[in-house]
Amino acid sequence: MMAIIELKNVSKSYGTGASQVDVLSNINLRVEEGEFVAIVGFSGSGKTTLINLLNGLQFPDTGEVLLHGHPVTGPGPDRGVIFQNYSLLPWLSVYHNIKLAVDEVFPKMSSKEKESHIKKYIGMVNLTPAIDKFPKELSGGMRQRVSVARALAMNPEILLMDEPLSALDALTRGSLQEEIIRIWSQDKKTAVLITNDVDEGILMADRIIPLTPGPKATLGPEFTIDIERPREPSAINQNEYYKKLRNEIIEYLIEVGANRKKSGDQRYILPDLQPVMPGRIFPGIKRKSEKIKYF
Ligand SMILES: Nc1ncnc2c1ncn2[C@@H]1O[C@H](COP(=O)(O)OP(=O)(O)OP(=O)(O)O)[C@@H](O)[C@H]1O
Repeated sequence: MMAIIELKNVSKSYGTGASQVDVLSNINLRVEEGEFVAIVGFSGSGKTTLINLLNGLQFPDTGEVLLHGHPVTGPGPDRGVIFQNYSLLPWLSVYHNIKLAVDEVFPKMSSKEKESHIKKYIGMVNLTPAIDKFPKELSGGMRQRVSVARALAMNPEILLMDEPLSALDALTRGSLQEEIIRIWSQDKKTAVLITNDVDEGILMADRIIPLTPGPKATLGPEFTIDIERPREPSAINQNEYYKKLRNEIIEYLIEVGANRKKSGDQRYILPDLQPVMPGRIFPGIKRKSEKIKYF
């Protein structure tokens, strides 16, 4: 079977000469249609670079990024991206923020159809009561819901998520994780989630693949998440298989982190690892610069 996404020996560096940073090296990845893959990595290891390569905002120096067997040449409506920042236009309501993206992807849809399409996705993320509100009137979690609804309303075949929930509090994060999973399984999408949270990966994904610390970050061994869906966070916590899997992943991350630390490259100081609940592999919030991108 042909993979929907395939990365073959992908490497990516920034800069030249003495200031060259080799961010990703020899990345190989196959994602099948309908799969949910989580990539768990350290801060600064190249996670966003990897998502940008999939989205077509950046291109590999060596190797290939293929979609349905064809090289990615740029962003497209077949890939919806959910960013960590909410990228909403402050002067537009929830409805109109989503409409703007829908207008771009479905120019031929009738106004009536468009309205019900937009309302359907607003309903899916439980924002119907806030439909006419402006971003400044919404909490961080609600804003992120708008950006989830916007990505989904564009009906992309592939959902690319770059730490979409890491700036949210635990409760909001939990409910959005559930919503994303519900919609992913309902609409049969393919999903790639970049996260720093091992538990989030185990709850949501079919496979977890670690990205080793940079420079020259590469993908580590994959971990298959053989836990039946729907997955209940509280039930998973009691599950022995889950505990074992979680320990294995965290131990792997600690090991690659420690090895990198020994190499003494001070430019890449690693975060503190916390092999205790919750399974995030580094604390802290980082907001990327505000910019509007739909796909
Ligand atoms: N345009 C660029 N020019 C030069 N260096 C860059 C550029 N973009 C990223 N880098 C560097 O490449 C490395 C990886 O960056 P990237 O944003 O992909 O990592 P990340 O894992 O997403 O980081 P974070 O977890 O902090 O969001 C970092 O060292 C960063 O400073």
